[in-house]
Amino acid sequence: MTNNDHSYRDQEHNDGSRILIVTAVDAEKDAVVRGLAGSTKADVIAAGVGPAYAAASTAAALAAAAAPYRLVISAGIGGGFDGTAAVGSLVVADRIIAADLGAESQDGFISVDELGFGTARLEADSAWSHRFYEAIRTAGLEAVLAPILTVSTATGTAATAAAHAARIPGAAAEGMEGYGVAVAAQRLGIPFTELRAISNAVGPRDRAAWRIGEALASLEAASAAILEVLE
Ligand SMILES: O=C(O)c1cccc(C(=O)CC[C@H]2O[C@@H](n3cnc4c(=O)[nH]cnc43)[C@H](O)[C@@H]2O)c1
Repeated sequence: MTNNDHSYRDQEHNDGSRILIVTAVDAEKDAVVRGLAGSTKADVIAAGVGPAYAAASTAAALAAAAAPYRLVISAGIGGGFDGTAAVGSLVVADRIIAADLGAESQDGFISVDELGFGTARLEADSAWSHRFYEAIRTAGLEAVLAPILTVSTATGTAATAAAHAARIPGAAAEGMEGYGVAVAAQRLGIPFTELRAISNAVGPRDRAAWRIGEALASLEAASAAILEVLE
């Protein structure tokens, strides 16, 4: 885990007007921090990869805060679904869905909702998500407002990509942290959303084709764009 000094150092000055942005790795955190250009409106932490680190680190940061955050954003690079979110574009969540949380059966996947164990589908804060989407578009960046999936195993086959797309129509992106961040925020009654900059297509694994630099540049530009909404 790579929590950022900036975040914890500044929490004592949190007067309740700040937001918490949670990335997975330092490269994503650095891109967000560059975009925010020294703004005091956000604390940024790198929580680690996957929903468990994301949830635990978010909960710890929220619990350690001197005053409640007004919003939590899960942010980072992600996979984009074919025809919905191209490499270099951005996806703002309207819903965050734990796509592989459930049970396999001979008849297919059974979600936790169907199993009766709560829900894998969380609504992102509509007002914040719309504001961020508009600000990103106004900045001239390509973006969609759509469901973002959280997976514990990054999709690596056409079959899994097709199964996810069929089960969650309109899904535009997948990452590995959004649902964990969202559950932690929801538990404390804090609004949440997710922002993904697309580095690769969801589908057959081809790590060499990931455009991480391009996605991090988009993440930086989107962070600069949303600054206007925060100030
Ligand atoms: O190698 C690097 O320089 C580097 C820089 C920034 C991020 C990374 C990662 O590998 C981060 C892993 C992170 O990325 C998300 N992600 C990206 N594409 C997908 C995908 O197709 N399916 C699921 N997750 C994806 C994920 O949230 C991971 O935390 C490397």
